Amino acid sequence: MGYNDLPTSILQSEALTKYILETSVYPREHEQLKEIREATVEKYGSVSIMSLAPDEAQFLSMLLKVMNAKKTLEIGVFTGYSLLTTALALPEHAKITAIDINKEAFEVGLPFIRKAGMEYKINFIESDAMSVIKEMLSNGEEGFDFVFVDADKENYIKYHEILIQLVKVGGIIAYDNTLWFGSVAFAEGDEMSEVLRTHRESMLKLNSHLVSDPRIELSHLSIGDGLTLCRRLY
Ligand SMILES: C[S@@+](CC[C@H](N)C(=O)[O-])C[C@H]1O[C@@H](n2cnc3c(N)ncnc32)[C@H](O)[C@@H]1O
Repeated sequence: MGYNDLPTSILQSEALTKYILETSVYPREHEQLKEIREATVEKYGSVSIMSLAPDEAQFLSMLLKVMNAKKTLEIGVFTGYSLLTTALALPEHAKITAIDINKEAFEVGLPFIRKAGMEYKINFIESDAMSVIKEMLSNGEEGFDFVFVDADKENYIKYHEILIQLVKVGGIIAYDNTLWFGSVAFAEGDEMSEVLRTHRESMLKLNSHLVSDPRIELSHLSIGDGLTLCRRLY
């Protein structure tokens, strides 16, 4: 069992996912987001489920605007669906630092980011995210309004300890895939593929860690593949 066998949504009904996307999301989707989505499917096939879910993107776009976010950080870019979503939502002089260990997938989406006129807001760093954020911390960087984490699931707890210092008080760290295809609610003995079981473990640990962290206010949303918003309190 690989990515081909994973469900496309945590919703019980594929028809309901389709309904939400076709009724409320795709008719409003920015042309270049649609183009990134299509180019991703063409290039990566079933692995394209790695991209941010379009309904979740619609939600994040509104959240970023309501927050009036101007300085954001993204860990895990892939072909840039979440990155372009963020860039389109932020005001003119905003800046996004985007980190991915692999530039190849980013280059698939880059022509569409350029076409949308959003490249100027983005500082893409090809690197392992941990070393970059550790360096940011030691350089005294801080004050991020919003951080989106969608990369190596097994390191989210370690990221959290650094990101909580990089995000401003009142700012939000958002962790993606925190319901991991619904597997967080499976029983330990249930039959599961390796990819499901490994990241399920990481997500169970992360969810327990976050709920007991007094430095944040928490909201665990059943959108996309599960999204946890952590607002820094102090
Ligand atoms: C699920 S995809 C991100 C999807 C993306 N947010 C989107 O909307 O298309 C995960 C990405 O994390 C990147 N990644 C994995 N481990 C990483 C690490 N240690 N540092 C930086 N990026 C990493 C992968 O290269 C991959 O592009």
